Amino acid sequence: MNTYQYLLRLITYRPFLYFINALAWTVIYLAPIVPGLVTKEFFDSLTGNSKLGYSVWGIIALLMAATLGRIMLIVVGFITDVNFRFRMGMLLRRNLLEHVLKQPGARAIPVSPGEAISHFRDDVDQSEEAASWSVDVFGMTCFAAVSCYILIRIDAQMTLLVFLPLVIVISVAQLATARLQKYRAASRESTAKVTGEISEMFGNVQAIQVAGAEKRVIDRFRRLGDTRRKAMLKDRLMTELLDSIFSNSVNLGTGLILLLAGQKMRAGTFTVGDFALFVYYLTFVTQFISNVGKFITYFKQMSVALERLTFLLQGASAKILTMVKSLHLDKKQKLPTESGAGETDDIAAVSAIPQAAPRDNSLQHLDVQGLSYTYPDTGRGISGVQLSLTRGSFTVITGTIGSGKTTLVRTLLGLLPKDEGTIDWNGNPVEDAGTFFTPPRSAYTAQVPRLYSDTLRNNILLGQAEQGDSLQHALYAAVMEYDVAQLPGGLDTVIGPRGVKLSGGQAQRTAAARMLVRDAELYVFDDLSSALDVETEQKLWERMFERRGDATCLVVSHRKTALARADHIIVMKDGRIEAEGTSSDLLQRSSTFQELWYGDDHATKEMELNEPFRSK
Ligand SMILES: Nc1ncnc2c1ncn2[C@@H]1O[C@H](COP(=O)(O)OP(=O)(O)OP(=O)(O)O)[C@@H](O)[C@H]1O
Repeated sequence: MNTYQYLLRLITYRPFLYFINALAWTVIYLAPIVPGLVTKEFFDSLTGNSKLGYSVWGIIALLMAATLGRIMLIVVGFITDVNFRFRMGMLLRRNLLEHVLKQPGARAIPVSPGEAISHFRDDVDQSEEAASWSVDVFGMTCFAAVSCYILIRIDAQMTLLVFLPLVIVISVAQLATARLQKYRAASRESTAKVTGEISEMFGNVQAIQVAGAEKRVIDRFRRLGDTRRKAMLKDRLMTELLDSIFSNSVNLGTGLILLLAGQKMRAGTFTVGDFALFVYYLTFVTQFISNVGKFITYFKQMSVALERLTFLLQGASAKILTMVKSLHLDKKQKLPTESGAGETDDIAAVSAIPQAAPRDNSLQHLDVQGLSYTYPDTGRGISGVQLSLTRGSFTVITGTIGSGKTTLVRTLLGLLPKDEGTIDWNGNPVEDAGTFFTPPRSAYTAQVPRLYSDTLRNNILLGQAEQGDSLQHALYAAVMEYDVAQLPGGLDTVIGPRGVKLSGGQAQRTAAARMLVRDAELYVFDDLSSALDVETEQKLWERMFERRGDATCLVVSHRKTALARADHIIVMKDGRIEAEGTSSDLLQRSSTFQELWYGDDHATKEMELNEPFRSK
């Protein structure tokens, strides 16, 4: 989609609103024709050249009525413009957000969150600006045509001599906007980098302090700030320079009129009223030329915005941006929640996303064949992974650091888009893993739990309706009951970035409770216990085993507590399955597994090899 098509699609999103807006602004831009003619009449009546014969007071009343009429029109124009702009902006943001939310979770945005926010804010604003200005350009062109016709009829030579040099000066200045465009893109880019840096800095305060990297981080921030300052300065300087050329061109034109009108007035071919009309229209005609230039600039900036927004779509068609979808602006139309009641908070809104997961198709066996995914930027990932899970089994994926464990579970769950391979649920192929593997089919706890600034209860439920003791059971299974009792407000304590900070282990168990409160056929844990002490981890697995019934578990772990309970273990190395079997099998034949199991503890190796394996 090119910029013209983009602009057209935005305009035709609400054609009626656009038409009303264009009509309102065309009338607003045409309106000065009237006071111009009235002003001419006023001066002509003072010098006795008036052809209409209105009294001075009559003319003043006309002038005021015309001004009042224009003010009222401008109010209407702003209402239609704001309405049109906001609807366009909301459509773009809505479509972008929907696309981002539908992307495989682990690759939702190709930039940092700060940069993505700047795309959502600035690039959408830029697109709105250009579409909104197209209305002004049309209105102003109508004004220029009518006013030029009137002026040419009064004095064609004068019209040409005054306006032609002005058109040339302003058009040349306008050509310089190509440079402005370059400076604007650079300043946008540098602002996005600074915003991104701030968000990363705030998100990593602890890591920065622990590494003693404050000075380096500030130095880097200063360098980015410096680059932004230079880019912004160039942008500002160029903008002001062009603005001053445009605004001074009115004075230049008035001077030209004064020079030429003197002689003509002496000869009696040009009245004072004609002079007043020329000066009056001059401002508007000059504005027209510079505003056409402004529109061209906005249009060019719109193409940069389109490019940046398309980048955020990661290869999807840019048409997605302008697809006509409901905005849900009607206040009465509340989003349905699971409980059926209309809710307004964000988390409730999340639960309103349809959960396409009927209960009837309970998991009997899950089969994965030739699953592959390669990260485009590193060329690493997983390749040709094959695995089978049967109902009620407990499978552990283990392997060295960076061997592809997380990538495997994410690709299986559709959080990363598989390159190759098939996934069958009870023998039926899973087409879209991302939407298929959701509760109640499957629930997942990521390696790094994400908590929101909200109550512990809402963090666990995430909009799901509380049913009976489900929350208490999930808390108990996740070994959270002691922690909840310690929190000042219990389950209603606000946690997350703007609340009480939880320890790594507490955050992991909160994430586990979030998963367990959703009854699922398949539970997937990615290194759930990495921040837990052995005793808590032991309890967690015991309670999990008590609770899960015949639910199937797929667990990424290298901890003995989990490995010892596994029915089946998959050992990953360099993105492939290196070995698989039970722990006793693997201890005999897989050197990678032996290393993982024993670590450096060679003393215990002999002892454990000779001891029968502890039963579950
Ligand atoms: N977002 C990413 N972009 C590019 N490469 C990545 C990304 N995430 C992981 N990788 C690479 O893919 C490989 C597998 O990573 P993965 O996180 O799946 O390993 P892992 O076995 O889960 O590691 P760990 O035990 O540290 O959690 C690694 O070599 C890693 O460098």
